[in-house]
Amino acid sequence: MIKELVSLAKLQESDTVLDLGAGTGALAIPLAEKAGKVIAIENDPVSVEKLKSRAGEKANVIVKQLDLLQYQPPSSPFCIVANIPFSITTPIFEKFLGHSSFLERAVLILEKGAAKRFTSFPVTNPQILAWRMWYDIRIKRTVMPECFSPPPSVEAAVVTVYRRKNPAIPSGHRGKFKAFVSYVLHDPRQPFFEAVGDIFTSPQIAKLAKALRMDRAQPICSLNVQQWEELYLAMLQHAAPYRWPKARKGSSKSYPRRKR
Ligand SMILES: C[S@@+](CC[C@H](N)C(=O)[O-])C[C@H]1O[C@@H](n2cnc3c(N)ncnc32)[C@H](O)[C@@H]1O
Repeated sequence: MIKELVSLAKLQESDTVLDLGAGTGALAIPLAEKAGKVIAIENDPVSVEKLKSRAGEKANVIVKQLDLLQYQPPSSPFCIVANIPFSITTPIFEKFLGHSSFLERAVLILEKGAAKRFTSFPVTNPQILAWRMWYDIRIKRTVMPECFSPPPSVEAAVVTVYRRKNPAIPSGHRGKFKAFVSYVLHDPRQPFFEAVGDIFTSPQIAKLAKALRMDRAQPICSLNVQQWEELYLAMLQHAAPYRWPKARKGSSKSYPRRKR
């Protein structure tokens, strides 16, 4: 499986690769054979000692003993190949995919349930939708618990993440886009015309439904990535700015909706 992960990452000598939760180096060491630089992050001091001694003279392995959620990612393009700690899967995705980052691609082992939630359609979760606007996330295959030692209690999956080549929305708009989808997707089964009713006028909604090749009564969550791009860009171009949903601090807070 380690060979498979390394090969899926298609690493070259010019690549910097992060191993998040590197343990004693089961992945970090083989990664160092392919990539120019491996940054192995692990917070357990006992594992870090073993990892450092395995890395030995390998000058291209940099071991960092810290909480990976506190790590400041590189400010130039990088990859991730990792068997991540399942308990912090969502915070890891938010840290590396949710903000404007230099992540180019990733090959990850995830808990299978999370892998399914992150890749399924329709997308009803604004946070996952925001990741998928800039990254193509796919399940490669399921990994049975027996493949690990010790075996985890749940099935896992190999997942690939590729930065989308030409996203229509500039990366700097992530915050504004997240505010927009959090507002519009607050009830994912709501008909399109109602979900966007506070942002666009009725004639604009009729035009938009035609441009997006959809029925105005279709649930808002049935939009695909391209339709979300078109809808967001239409808001910037045609909707009055006072109608744009505003970014709020603390993503758990619900977005107040206008009275109808
Ligand atoms: C699933 S194991 C993977 C170990 C190794 N990469 C492998 O494939 O054998 C996850 C590792 O993440 C480490 N870990 C858990 N939470 C962490 C955190 N917040 N920051 C850094 N490492 C963490 C654990 O100590 C453990 O070594």
